[in-house]
Amino acid sequence: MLKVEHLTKMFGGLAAVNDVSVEFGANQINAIIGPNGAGKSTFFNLISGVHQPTSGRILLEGKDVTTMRCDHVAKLGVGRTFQTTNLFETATVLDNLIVGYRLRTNSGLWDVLINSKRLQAEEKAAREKAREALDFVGLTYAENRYIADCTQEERKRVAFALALATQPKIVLLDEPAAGVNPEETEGLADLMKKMVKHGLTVCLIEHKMDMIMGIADKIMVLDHGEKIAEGTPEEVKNNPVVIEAYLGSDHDAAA
Ligand SMILES: Nc1ncnc2c1ncn2[C@@H]1O[C@H](COP(=O)(O)OP(=O)(O)OP(=O)(O)O)[C@@H](O)[C@H]1O
Repeated sequence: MLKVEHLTKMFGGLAAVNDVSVEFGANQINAIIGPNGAGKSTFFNLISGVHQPTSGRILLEGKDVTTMRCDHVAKLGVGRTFQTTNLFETATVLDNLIVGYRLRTNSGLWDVLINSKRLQAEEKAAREKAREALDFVGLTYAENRYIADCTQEERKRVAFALALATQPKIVLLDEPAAGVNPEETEGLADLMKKMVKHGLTVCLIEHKMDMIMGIADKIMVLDHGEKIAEGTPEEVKNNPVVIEAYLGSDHDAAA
């Protein structure tokens, strides 16, 4: 599904991602873990086209997307959660989603000025799709709630729903369970499993080891920009190099 070959990103003299090769299979939950500063976010930014790699290749279903801009990559099926802090606090859950879905419409200024049939049809479709996404993430009950009044978990679910707006094949989730309690974490894990059941491939960065070990099909471990291990949760858990990387850093692996 997603194949990365010898991917490197230099920031000045620092290799944030250093010669990483990995393959993530379709319809699976893939996790990226590693101590702070390991290069996880940079890796996501490279795959989603936010950053251009210094060298290496990124193949999405066999298609070379290495130098594509993020809007092109999104169109080809790479969705991504936005920081939940990017939500409009004084708008409702549904309106936040409608804005996200409206970005994918074709109407221009002229359509708005004359309130064209195309605009009306697209508005209706955006509303319907937003409601479908809300239903999918289990937030229908909160559609009229202001974001400012939402719990952290509800905000996470809104972010998930927004990531679905591009009709992705693979979704990149950056710390989807950060700041939520254990019970809510379980709910978000179930939602990721549901995404996979519906044909999506999930790739997440997460510090919560219990969650990762429980749901990931495959884990890649980064440290100082390099891939130091990959495998099933069981393989990774027992890998001495991984244990050393965590014990040797100030990162709390059990967080
Ligand atoms: N735009 C940038 N310019 C310069 N250096 C950067 C930039 N983005 C990241 N870095 C550096 O690259 C390294 C990897 O950072 P990155 O944010 O990818 O790590 P991370 O594993 O996501 O960390 P965390 O778990 O703390 O989010 C760090 O040393 C960071 O300071």
